[in-house]
Amino acid sequence: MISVKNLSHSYNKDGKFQVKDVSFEVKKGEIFGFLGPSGAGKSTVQNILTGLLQLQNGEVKIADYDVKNPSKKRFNKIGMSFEQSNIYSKLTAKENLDFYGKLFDVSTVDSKELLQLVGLQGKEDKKAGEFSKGMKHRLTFARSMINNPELWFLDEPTTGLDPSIAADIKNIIKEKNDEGVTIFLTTHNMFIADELCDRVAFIVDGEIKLIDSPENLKLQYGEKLVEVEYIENNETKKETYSTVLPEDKEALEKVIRDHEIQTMHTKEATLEEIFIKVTGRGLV
Ligand SMILES: Nc1ncnc2c1ncn2[C@@H]1O[C@H](COP(=O)(O)OP(=O)(O)OP(=O)(O)O)[C@@H](O)[C@H]1O
Repeated sequence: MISVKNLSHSYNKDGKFQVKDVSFEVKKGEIFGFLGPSGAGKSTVQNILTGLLQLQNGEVKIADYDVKNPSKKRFNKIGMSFEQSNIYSKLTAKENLDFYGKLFDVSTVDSKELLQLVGLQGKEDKKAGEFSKGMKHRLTFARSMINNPELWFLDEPTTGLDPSIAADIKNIIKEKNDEGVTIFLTTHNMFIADELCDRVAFIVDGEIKLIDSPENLKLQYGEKLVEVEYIENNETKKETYSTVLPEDKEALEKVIRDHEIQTMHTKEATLEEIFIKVTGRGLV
């Protein structure tokens, strides 16, 4: 659904590249996470993919269209929900969606239905300019679904939303993906990425450092640890042991043999810990 080969970009065309020789593919029906800290180059790549920024070097194919030969029809297949997306302040929520819907050559989803889906029912006739940041975010998210996109670009889809709305948005993303929609998700939120993505790319300083599924990454990079709570001298003690290191395995066996065990859990490395391990960088 997306094919990117040797993509590079220099904003000032001064020999300094903000995106450096990036290559990756996104399969149909996949949720692909593009993860990296601020300034890593996520938006630059996303903007080239969606046609907001002109391609300088490399090959990019989106939903069977070559980005070098843009066709208006391509937009019928694509949905975009970006933080900086403009919505019209003087139009109501419904008018915003109806206006946007008219830009497509394909049949569109009823605006009221979309507003209900994102929890904006009852707000149809309120001016978007009077919306809170979270409400504007939901309106942009709803708008990005209006053409039933095959390929959906989502930029930080749950950032700044209260937890229950964020959970609703996550469910909508999962449902759309179950219906076959391919999703390119840009974020620096590892929990969202872990929960939603089939595969993730780690991007730092304009370079992709690694692409894999969260499961494989945890298997490959995650330390296998067991956390044990046990009673010693009438006190509860807590220790963490590696299940790989021989001395830890021995110590764990001894604790189990000699003490009353209260709790015992395996501990998995988080995607964030793996990101730091692989790239040597945090996500902020
Ligand atoms: N219009 C521009 N002109 C010059 N440099 C730019 C421009 N836009 C971005 N950059 C630089 O390109 C690099 C990558 O920026 P980009 O916005 O793609 O990062 P990002 O990973 O999306 O960050 P964030 O998570 O903060 O949005 C940064 O060093 C940034 O300063």
